[in-house]
Amino acid sequence: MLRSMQRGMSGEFLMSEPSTPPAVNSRSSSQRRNGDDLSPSEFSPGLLDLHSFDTELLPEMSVPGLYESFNGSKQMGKTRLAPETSLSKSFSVDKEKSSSVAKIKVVVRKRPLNKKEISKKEEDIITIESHSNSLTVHETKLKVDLTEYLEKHEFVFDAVLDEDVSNDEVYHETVEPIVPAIFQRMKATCFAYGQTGSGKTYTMQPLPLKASQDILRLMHHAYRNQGFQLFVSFFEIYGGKLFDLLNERRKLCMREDGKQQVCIVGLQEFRVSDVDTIRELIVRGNATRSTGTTGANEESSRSHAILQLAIKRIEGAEINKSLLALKECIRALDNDQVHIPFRGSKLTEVLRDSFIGNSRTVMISCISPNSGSCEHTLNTLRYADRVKSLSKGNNPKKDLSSSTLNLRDSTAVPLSSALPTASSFESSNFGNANGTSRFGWSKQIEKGTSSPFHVDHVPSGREEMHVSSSYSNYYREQSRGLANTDDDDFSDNDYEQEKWPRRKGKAETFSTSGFEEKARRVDAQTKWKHVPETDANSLHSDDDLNALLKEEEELVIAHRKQVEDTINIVRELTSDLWEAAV
Ligand SMILES: Nc1ncnc2c1ncn2[C@@H]1O[C@H](COP(=O)(O)OP(=O)(O)OP(=O)(O)O)[C@@H](O)[C@H]1O
Repeated sequence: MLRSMQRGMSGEFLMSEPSTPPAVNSRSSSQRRNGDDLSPSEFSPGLLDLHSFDTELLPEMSVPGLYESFNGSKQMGKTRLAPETSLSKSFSVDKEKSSSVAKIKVVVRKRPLNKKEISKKEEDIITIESHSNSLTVHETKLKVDLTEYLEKHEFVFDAVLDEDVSNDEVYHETVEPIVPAIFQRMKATCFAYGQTGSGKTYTMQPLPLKASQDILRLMHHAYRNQGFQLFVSFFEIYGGKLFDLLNERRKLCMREDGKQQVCIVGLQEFRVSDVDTIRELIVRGNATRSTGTTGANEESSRSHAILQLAIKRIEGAEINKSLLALKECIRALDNDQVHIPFRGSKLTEVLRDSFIGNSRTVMISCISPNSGSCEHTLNTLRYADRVKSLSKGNNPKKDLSSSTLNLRDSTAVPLSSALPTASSFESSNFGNANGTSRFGWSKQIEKGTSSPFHVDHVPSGREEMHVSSSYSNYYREQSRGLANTDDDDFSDNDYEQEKWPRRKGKAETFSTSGFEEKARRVDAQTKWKHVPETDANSLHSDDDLNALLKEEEELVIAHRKQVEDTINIVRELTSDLWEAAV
């Protein structure tokens, strides 16, 4: 809804300050997309949205099925004085814990009678039993003979907070448990709902700062050295238009991309690393908010302000970009091109002097020997192999076929059909004795043997065999969902495009090159089997290599989109619940 998640690996909190929003029950998805009425379904991944809606505009409505869905919630029955999740627990939170937090948790907060109400001798009609998660509304009714009687309405929620509950306790009960979720690339949403003057602002205002504190603490401790950065943006929806509260109320445009991701064009984001800065930004943004007055609340907020806290994996993205840029530079240098794209990344800019002139460069790829590092090792070796095959010394054309074929050799062929026969092993020239092709693939393909098998061109027959069997094991593990796909290594980032198809679970999961991926997109393993040899041979030109590199970059982008899509599906499910609720 609020922002495109082109940022891929990021998690976000959206903090929305209270407003007097349009009627909830009249919303349609198209209206929401137009911007002034927002639902959790439209949030991008990793997001906490603290909204509020006035119920004055709502008719009485029942929400069949909604309450039942909470009965199974793990939060159910929990009292406010014993919050299940504390930040200390959150520090050790992992993906499972994040996902174990209830999908939707409903908390009710009662405010005390205000002076005006007391002076009018209004009665407090809400009773909450201490340590319970239920409340009773005592409604005064009139009999036909005009005598008064009380009708009791009892409600049970995930938590019920009485008037003496502090804002800190509200935070512990509501937002704190979902803070860690954004580090798992999830979105977290919290919104307040109630009539004007019921305490939405009072409840919501402290939450962003408290959440920021916890996010920063998690970033600096549990998730330190993982490249997370926190960004703040703050905008307001007023009269159906968007305004940047941190950029002189500059008008913003909301756009929807082809994937129904809503982007806010021009919204300023501030990278922050301490709570004081965030506080200043919130104060600054609040000062520029639109406010008004209602009968019930003299300081009523008349707009819908959204504070967004986004965490991103900056380093990973940067490293990924750097490695691609480095490869481009090496290729350009080796081809004696006039233009060397040093400006592609900071890394290549810094290394510029080492590359230009009469220079020699050595790249050392370090690998771990342990089986647990197998995937990382393979990724590192693949990267090294790409760089090596791009650097062909004085005779670029000579070895190009091998590099081209190397790209092909870790192909996406169904395992069953890809397994080479004994004869194909023999004929594949693994030992590379005759030097026709450094790694023998040329011969294998020329012979028309089925298969590119899953070997990552490690120049030794024994190692090739070993690696290929590792690959087979990996494949089996992957099929069983056992393979570790966490990315905590830059080489991984560089090869996310390779992991992406693997997650699809088929043999194509072994695809490593853009060339192969293209075949995959055209689909069909059968087609892949027929990837013509001429294609491989035609890659001998620089243009083709350029195209290959370009495709790799596109794959990185495509992978990110894929991750986002998955998250969006989860979000859509949440949306269904939300739609059911309203
Ligand atoms: N739990 C509470 N304890 C003490 N005072 C409260 C509490 N909740 C609200 N108030 C007070 O009630 C008044 C109205 O609250 P608030 O402005 O938060 O309402 P609102 O729902 O945001 O209203 P609007 O929709 O009109 O903006 C404020 O003066 C606030 O300080």
